[in-house]
Amino acid sequence: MNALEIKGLTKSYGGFTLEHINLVLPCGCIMGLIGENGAGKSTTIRLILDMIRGDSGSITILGKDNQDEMRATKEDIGVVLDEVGFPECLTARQVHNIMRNTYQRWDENVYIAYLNKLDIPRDREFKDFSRGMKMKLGIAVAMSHHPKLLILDEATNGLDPVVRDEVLDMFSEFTRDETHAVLISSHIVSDLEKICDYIAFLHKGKLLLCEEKDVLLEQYGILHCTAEQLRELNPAAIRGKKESAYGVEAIVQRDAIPPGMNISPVSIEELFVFMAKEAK
Ligand SMILES: Nc1ncnc2c1ncn2[C@@H]1O[C@H](COP(=O)(O)OP(=O)(O)OP(=O)(O)O)[C@@H](O)[C@H]1O
Repeated sequence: MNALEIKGLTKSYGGFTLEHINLVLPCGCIMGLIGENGAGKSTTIRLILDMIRGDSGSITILGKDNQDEMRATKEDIGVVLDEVGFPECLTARQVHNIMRNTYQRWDENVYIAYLNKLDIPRDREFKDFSRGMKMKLGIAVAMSHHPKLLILDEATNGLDPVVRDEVLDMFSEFTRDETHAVLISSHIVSDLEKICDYIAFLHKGKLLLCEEKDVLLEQYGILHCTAEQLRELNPAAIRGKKESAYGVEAIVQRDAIPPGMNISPVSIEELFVFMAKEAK
């Protein structure tokens, strides 16, 4: 079963269009959504959550249309948006009292375990939380009602490296259950490279690619050559390039490059930066 299916999704604002997005996130997997500022990541997430309406296309969450059946689907989704907002005067303990009346499957024991694991104070008011503490509370709440799909928009923002590592492990652990899945957007591409099975690149409202991470890392490499050598290659094999006084670095499709040329492995971050620059 697919956790998420997006078909032909389009949404226009004044000067921006999210254009005909198609993607599929299978259960048991984590998909990382990467894109520069203003690429359309949050817009995509808001459309998935039916917080805004698209101009055309369809979104299916765990087999259900996101507009017709969102009420029922909400129980199955854990959400953390870039700004975690709880009433200022509430403590983590009081948040529990609200959430147990909000979610049918709210699990106090799971919530307390996350409060302990993430070192979240129980009796301090939300207004006195640091940004990182707010994110941690948001994550604990999102994961404590036995969701099947986690949707995380910049949810690791503001977390220190140690906590981030711990939280990423929690997301990986979550998808060990083959009925679970995670969609996560982040500017910390190395985090996504660490945990994601699929990578989706958004650039200026267009989906440049959506592919299994391992396939991308296997398929592409960085070619080190001269400008003349690059000109002799099939242009379709070149996904981006950077020239310097020392020569050219180009992201290439490995299988379209003659043997013997100098190709080194590429990271997901390099792949995105090169491709985004090429697609200007
Ligand atoms: N309510 C709105 N009205 C008009 N334009 C909007 C609205 N919401 C978003 N946009 C525009 O849509 C574009 C995409 O914004 P979005 O927030 O989806 O980007 P993003 O990829 O999440 O960026 P960032 O990484 O900076 O958070 C931007 O140009 C933004 O100005």
